[in-house]
Amino acid sequence: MKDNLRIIISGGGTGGHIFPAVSIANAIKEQHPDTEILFVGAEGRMEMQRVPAAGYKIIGLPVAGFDRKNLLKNFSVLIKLFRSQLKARQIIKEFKPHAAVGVGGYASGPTLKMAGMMGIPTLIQEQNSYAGVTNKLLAKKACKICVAYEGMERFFDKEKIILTGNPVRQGLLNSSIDREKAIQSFGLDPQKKTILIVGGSLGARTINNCVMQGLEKIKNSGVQFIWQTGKFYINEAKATVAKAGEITMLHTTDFISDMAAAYTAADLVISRAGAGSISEFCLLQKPVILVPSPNVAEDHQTKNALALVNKEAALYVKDSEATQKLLDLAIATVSQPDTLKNLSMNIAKLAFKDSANVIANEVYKLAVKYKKEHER
Ligand SMILES: CC(=O)N[C@H]1[C@@H](OP(=O)(O)OP(=O)(O)OC[C@H]2O[C@@H](n3ccc(=O)[nH]c3=O)[C@H](O)[C@@H]2O)O[C@H](CO)[C@@H](O)[C@@H]1O
Repeated sequence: MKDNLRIIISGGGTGGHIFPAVSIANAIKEQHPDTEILFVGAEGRMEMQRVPAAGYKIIGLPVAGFDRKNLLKNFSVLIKLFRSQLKARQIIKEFKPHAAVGVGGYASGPTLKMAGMMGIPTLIQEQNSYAGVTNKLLAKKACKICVAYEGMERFFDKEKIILTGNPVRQGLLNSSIDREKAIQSFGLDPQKKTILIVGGSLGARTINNCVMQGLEKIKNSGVQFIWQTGKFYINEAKATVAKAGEITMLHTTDFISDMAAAYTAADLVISRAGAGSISEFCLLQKPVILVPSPNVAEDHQTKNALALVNKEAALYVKDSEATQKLLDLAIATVSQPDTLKNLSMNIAKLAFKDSANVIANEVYKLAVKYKKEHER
């Protein structure tokens, strides 16, 4: 342990923060296999399952988010934050990292704050075109800030910014599954056109409503669908489908573990406009209809989406218009090969190909420098 480089990676809450973190960890391990990596997440959140599933150790902090509607509840949030900082300090003292990476989400706040206070170099990765609160607070002490969109100097010190794009899980890029096998893995028919419906890592109420209200349309479309509902909506979704009778062309699931298969199967994708999902569509050249969530800070998903729509690299349906328009547009588009081809060509131009490796390299440089200066 003594000679190896040690890196802490912290953050999570949703897939949009967790999967870039895993991808950075994989790239560090690939470049420098002896490096030790420890994740720090938030107790009870998605990272506590997904990170060990990716093969990494994670420790949870008792951190929670501020409740903007019920201010009284925030007293306990402050106590949790304080306890999280103490725990983060203890973790850093024991693990002795040479660098710390923050990917946004609750846990990265206390962890990177403590790392910065203890003199450990920090790097933050901002996935969106609008900076999150945690990252804005952490930016002052950060050595490097890796971003995915231009114009981020309105939030961060220009000197620290590196335009890297969002890291995408290596398994998505290296997958060798073919279309037929991919479609069969969802119990569907390789002869049919396939639309993948995803609502980000947690699912999307509006998109789910469109499907539940459009089951008759789906039955008569001649197209088949892979529908990810998110874990909060799966029971309602399954009950609604059961009531409508057997629909063989619809595969319903709460979460898709093998996104490589889902993307390979799909001729067209319907999705929220989370930054991580968008990076995947660009790299995999997927024709997509984006329905940005209106419930995120500063409407950042609409900004994420418009960056593509303005370059004719994606179709766009407003959340408020989705119920009337979404399914009809998707069913019509999936049968227009020229439209699909143009969308695919245009979205491919926006891909950042080597994001995880570039970020891993920056983290490595920070860690090596710190090690040289502190361990003689
Ligand atoms: C509601 C909310 O706060 N959304 C934010 C969250 O989105 P969210 O967590 O939905 O994240 P993204 O859309 O960025 O990424 C979703 C990730 O989950 C994966 N996936 C999705 C579904 C599934 O069944 N299986 C699976 O593996 C996708 O392949 C992708 O890697 O973080 C993003 C990145 O900071 C933000 O841009 C979003 O605005």
